[in-house]
Amino acid sequence: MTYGEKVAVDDLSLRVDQGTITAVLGPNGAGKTTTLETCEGYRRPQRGSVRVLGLDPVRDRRALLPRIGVMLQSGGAWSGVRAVEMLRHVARLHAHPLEVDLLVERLGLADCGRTAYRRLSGGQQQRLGLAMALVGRPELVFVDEPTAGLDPAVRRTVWELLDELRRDGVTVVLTTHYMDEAERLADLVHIVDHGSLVASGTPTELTRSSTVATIRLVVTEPFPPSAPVSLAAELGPHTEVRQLDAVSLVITGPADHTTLGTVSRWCEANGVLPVSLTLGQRNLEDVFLELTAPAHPVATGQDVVPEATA
Ligand SMILES: Nc1ncnc2c1ncn2[C@@H]1O[C@H](COP(=O)(O)OP(=O)(O)OP(=O)(O)O)[C@@H](O)[C@H]1O
Repeated sequence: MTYGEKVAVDDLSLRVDQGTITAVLGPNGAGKTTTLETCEGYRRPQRGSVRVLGLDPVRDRRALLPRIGVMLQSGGAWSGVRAVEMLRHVARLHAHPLEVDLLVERLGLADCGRTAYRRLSGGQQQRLGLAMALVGRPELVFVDEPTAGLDPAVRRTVWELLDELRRDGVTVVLTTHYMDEAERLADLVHIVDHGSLVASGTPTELTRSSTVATIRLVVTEPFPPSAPVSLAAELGPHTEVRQLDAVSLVITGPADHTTLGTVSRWCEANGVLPVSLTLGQRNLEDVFLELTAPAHPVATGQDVVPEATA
């Protein structure tokens, strides 16, 4: 898919199994929304083909619409319409809708049910968007960043709802920037970058590694600029050091006492006081950052530490 000269999605091939939750992950601009919109029939692919429930999303749109639910990243309702009116309207378009009042209760929309869409808070608009996607009892739902901007309690409610849908045999395709959400919910994860697929697998497959661990070091004062390179030099060639922010580093390397001991000694030698030093297996966020263009420099033990100048 291209927008003028811009290639948004290129040679992306992925499959979604019925009754599962599939997460499509990727950095901003990676092509996730374009991919979903192509599956939803809003965009016609310039090359390749898309089949959704065996149908062509553009040509067979009429047949497909009653069977799928779509939650857009934003919008989807008229600005002046009251929240519950909008939901009732969508429900009437379907043959066997869910009970609107139950859905309103479940998603905490009762208090703002009479509020015009444009006056709803961002989180309330999100919840209404999700309710509109689900009210028709779809076989397949596409949810674009379903919990972006939601408070932690509502996020959990949404997770429970998506879990229940899967238990009922509904297929869910979601995009998210929350790696914990993907790890918690998804049967299968596809990581997309620059419009192409860079990895696919279950969260366990993607994070599995018995010998490689992640050590997170958080300190009291900002690190000096040379910290990643200097620490990587101490740790040796099989280790990577990535600075996450001014006071945190992530070290990927052998899960053993030597690595931990070296980090601890480096802190002492460099006058750095740790707030926390934790060892854990790699999580999906670590894998995501490794696979997609790193926002922060990565140092390895092979990098040379610049000599200090007086
Ligand atoms: N209507 C459009 N016109 C021109 N370029 C577009 C349009 N929509 C998307 N793009 C471009 O296509 C690329 C992919 O965008 P897309 O919205 O699919 O990414 P995304 O992975 O969903 O990003 P985000 O996580 O920020 O929502 C981006 O470079 C974006 O700037």
